[in-house]
Amino acid sequence: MTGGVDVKLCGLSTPAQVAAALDAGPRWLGFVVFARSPRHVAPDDLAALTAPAAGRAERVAVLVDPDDGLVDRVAGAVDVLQLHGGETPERVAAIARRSGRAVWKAWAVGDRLDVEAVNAYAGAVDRFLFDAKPPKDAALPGGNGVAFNAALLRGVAVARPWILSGGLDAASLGPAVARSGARAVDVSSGVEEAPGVKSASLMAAFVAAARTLEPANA
Ligand SMILES: O=C(O)c1ccccc1N[C@@H]1O[C@H](COP(=O)(O)O)[C@@H](O)[C@H]1O
Repeated sequence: MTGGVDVKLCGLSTPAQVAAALDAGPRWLGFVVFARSPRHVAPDDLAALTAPAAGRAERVAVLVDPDDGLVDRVAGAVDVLQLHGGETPERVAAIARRSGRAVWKAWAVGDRLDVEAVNAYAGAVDRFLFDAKPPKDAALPGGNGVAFNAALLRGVAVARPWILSGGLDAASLGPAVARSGARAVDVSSGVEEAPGVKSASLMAAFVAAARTLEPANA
């Protein structure tokens, strides 16, 4: 817990970025294992990269429609698998059983019905992550720095704890949390100098801003 609102700093890809992120003090660190991403971490490098976080932050691997081989290569290096592709509820459940890890399902929100639809996954996941729909020409399903109307989350009966994501930064965080009722947030682009280049000062400012927020009542 970072204070009022839990934080995941996502898209860390070098030891220096991990050290700076740990200094900022988030609850979760995220590592993207997706070759098209500028934040991509090769599966074979993941264990060494995540090792300094053990006991200091929970480690989350962000995967997009992973096959069983990739799940097997990644699971031992992290605490959580965040599934950010088009995985069905059945596939999510199979990944949870196979990996023995906590599993989160990322879900793109365009309207309130999208939010309610996520409950089809409730039996298979520990947590949801709500993100914006990617732009039509986007190369990535997430990490695009695009926000959505966070008020769509307010008051919807979501069957698992959830995280607000998409286009956040230290300035937009407070209003987005107030509109949505979020108790946890996730950021990548908003703490970068350029795609994949994390800023120690922006990460610290984001976590510090989250600490000042009161837990919201969704
Ligand atoms: O960050 C990426 O490159 C990425 C690639 C593939 C799937 C998901 C990805 N990122 C996730 O999207 C959120 C939101 O990012 P942003 O703050 O809008 O840039 C990010 O935290 C990751 O969970």
